[in-house]
Amino acid sequence: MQSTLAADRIGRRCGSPLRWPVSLNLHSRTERIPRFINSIKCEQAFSPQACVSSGFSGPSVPADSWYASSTPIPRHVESVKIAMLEGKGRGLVATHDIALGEVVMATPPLVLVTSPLRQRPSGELVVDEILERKLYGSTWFSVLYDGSSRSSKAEFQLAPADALGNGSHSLIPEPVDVPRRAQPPEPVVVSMSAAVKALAAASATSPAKKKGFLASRSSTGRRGKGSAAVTASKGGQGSAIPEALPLPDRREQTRLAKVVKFNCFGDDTEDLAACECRGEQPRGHIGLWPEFALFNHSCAPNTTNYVIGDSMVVRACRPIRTGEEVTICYLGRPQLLPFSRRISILSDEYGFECNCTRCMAEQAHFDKVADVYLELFEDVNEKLGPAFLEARAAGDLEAIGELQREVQSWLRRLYGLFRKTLLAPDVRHYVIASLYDAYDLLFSCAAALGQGEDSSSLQASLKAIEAVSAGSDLHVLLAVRHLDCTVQQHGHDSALAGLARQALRRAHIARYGPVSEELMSKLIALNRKFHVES
Ligand SMILES: C[S@@+](CC[C@H](N)C(=O)[O-])C[C@H]1O[C@@H](n2cnc3c(N)ncnc32)[C@H](O)[C@@H]1O
Repeated sequence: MQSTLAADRIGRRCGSPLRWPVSLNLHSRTERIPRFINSIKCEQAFSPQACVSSGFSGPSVPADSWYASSTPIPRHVESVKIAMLEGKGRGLVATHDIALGEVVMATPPLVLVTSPLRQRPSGELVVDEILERKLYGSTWFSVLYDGSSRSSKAEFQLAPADALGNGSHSLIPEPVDVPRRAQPPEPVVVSMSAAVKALAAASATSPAKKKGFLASRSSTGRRGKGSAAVTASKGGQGSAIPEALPLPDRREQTRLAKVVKFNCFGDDTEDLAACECRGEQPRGHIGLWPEFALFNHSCAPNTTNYVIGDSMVVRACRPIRTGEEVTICYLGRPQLLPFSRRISILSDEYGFECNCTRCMAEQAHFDKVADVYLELFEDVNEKLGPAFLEARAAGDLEAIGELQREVQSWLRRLYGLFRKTLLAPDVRHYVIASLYDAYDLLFSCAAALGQGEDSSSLQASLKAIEAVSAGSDLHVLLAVRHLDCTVQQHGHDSALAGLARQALRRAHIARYGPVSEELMSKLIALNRKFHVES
């Protein structure tokens, strides 16, 4: 899942360092990230009031309180229900019309491993915690996807929030004949430094023949000295360890590893502005949020997601109709690669052929832009990008100027093709998003040369990112830079600055929900501080 699922892809979504300047990150992804759309309609997106009142029939989910000091995040799953979807197994569809920025899901983790900022813990630590805490006793492990088509056919429903109270999650299997405990253990949170110490201590004393995720465990399945410091979740719940539950056999262990591979989500950071508002230290993390794991993927999803507190929060990044599938993106930073690369990653890591709206559109129109599309991508990645790094390290401004002109010339050719082939605006946005590396390189060249922002490239990339990844951290920071650049070039009261302000509000509503004016200003200022000024 968004930077979820396949252990290695986990967390690539948002904070993965870019090859050149690091001027930008992609939304995390989180990564995981599902979606296919067009730009969000201004009128719908613009008014927080409209967001709140349009079609939200579920319990009212307040926006501001979630960004107040360490407020617990209430579980919310009523906006979606499980459906069987052709070629995808189970998925989640909207139970009512959902407005931009509205919470689609907020769900606590079954297990969460945290780490210092900019580090993403390994998926193995999740497996280890599941074994240590005997979380494999949870019903979730009998219904989550494990790579087999059989596992994606288990039918169940999400239990309504009011049936469980805050901080819990559960499911109602149908039929109710699952031979495991119906209630999962409480979520656990463990800090990576403690978990890594425990792994190191245990592997130093473990018999060499033990392999795989049991390698760090003693023969009783319990860790010895140096055991990870599992803490109660922020909701204040401890974690019960059912002592009677036997360790899983080898076949069950293999299945458990697969469930973690396909269903975990990780990232190297939480949302910096949200953490600041909540008075929390941002962390790297990896975890299993079982209800969140039911979202399918799209390369242009209709939601964005990230961790607040310990909960996974999913918000609509464009309006979603009743019955429409709700998606996230599994890819992280690779979401901004050409369709052929995305398709191959998803096939290798998740075992499915992506046929989302964006992949279909890029493929259908590929012949119109093929001359430039892949050539530009390869040139940027194999030649121009590395040359930029070398020139910057050598302080060779002349070489950087040459590279800048070369990228600009490529982009002129691309726009020429757009005009000649009358490519529809949504397809242009998809193509530009898939060539984001070229824009990033252009921004880096300008920064290295001490030039101001290139407003037309900034605007083109902002629109493209809004089309494929609205509400991502990249969307938010491009919107901040675009407004600042527009104000500088056209003045604070210009019409263009007004439009840039609307775009900035849309980005923040998609990410944080329909918050008050006061909180919106605070979040914008924090995002400017964390992502632009620094
Ligand atoms: C985390 S699970 C998502 C929920 C899953 N469909 C289920 O039934 O539990 C990830 C798996 O769902 C399937 N999947 C997700 N997105 C898909 C898509 N866009 N097309 C086809 N299969 C998809 C793939 O098998 C993938 O490995």
